[in-house]
Amino acid sequence: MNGLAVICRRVVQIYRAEGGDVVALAGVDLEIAPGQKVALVGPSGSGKSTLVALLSGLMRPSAGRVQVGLVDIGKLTDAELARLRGTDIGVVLQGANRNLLPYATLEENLWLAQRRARKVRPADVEPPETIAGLVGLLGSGHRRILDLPPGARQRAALAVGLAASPGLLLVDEPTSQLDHDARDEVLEALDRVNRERGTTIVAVTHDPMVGEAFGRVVTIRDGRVGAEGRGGREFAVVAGDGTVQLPPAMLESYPPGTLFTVDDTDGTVTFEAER
Ligand SMILES: Nc1ncnc2c1ncn2[C@@H]1O[C@H](COP(=O)(O)OP(=O)(O)OP(=O)(O)O)[C@@H](O)[C@H]1O
Repeated sequence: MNGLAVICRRVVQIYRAEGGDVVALAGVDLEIAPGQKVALVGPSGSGKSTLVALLSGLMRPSAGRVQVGLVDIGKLTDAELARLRGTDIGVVLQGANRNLLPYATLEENLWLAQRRARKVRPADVEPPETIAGLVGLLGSGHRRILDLPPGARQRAALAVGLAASPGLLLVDEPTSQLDHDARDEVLEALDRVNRERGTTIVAVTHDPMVGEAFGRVVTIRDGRVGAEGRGGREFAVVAGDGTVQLPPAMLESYPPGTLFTVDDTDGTVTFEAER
């Protein structure tokens, strides 16, 4: 299917935990166009996995709106969310093995991953061999997963995520623990999928090479969109409530509570701190 757009508006996610509630997302505003590739980066605990879990329909937001294609994730029933995950949205968890049955062949893994799509929209289901070819594993369909080298196994995991020809592919750390060549092959596979199928791709990553290859890098900081990089340039981002985050390094000089006057002259915005 064609690439799906993603829209997040003031998304809040609160986990109920024994020691007290945890605000994992504190108002995320984000738009991703159909067919775009976006790398999600940010410090540990900033909320990246939570955002991806919401996009994948694993849970509904505590507040705000998460929309994938024309679907409002917050309004779906559990059964509808499950249907979406096996069809329109493909998910590749961190660590290739978590996505794969090791003793089964690649083709069997793909066939299993297509089960739901075969029921819901059989016309869109492609032969496992075609999917394997898309990630550079043409001719490896008969091989057992445990006989594949790590790089090929990671691409097999991508193939499983793509098995139902989703419009949105969510990938957690696609290049971690791979050597240079294997990483390049994974990035090439993602690029091919994106170019040939128009699949929208969102990858959580700590690998700067993924950000570079994707071109759009969204930094999640403290449960919000903290900054964005496009084509190598770094931008601050205005959130839905009008706030803009300062780069963390500036916080030492301008701690919370610092007063600024703000001036906008012909598109040049100047902040002057009150000393
Ligand atoms: N099931 C949960 N119950 C309670 N708190 C949680 C749960 N899952 C995540 N959190 C908390 O929510 C916040 C965001 O976590 P999240 O895993 O989304 O961050 P992350 O950016 O993906 O981190 P990492 O890069 O380490 O995977 C953290 O404070 C985390 O401890």
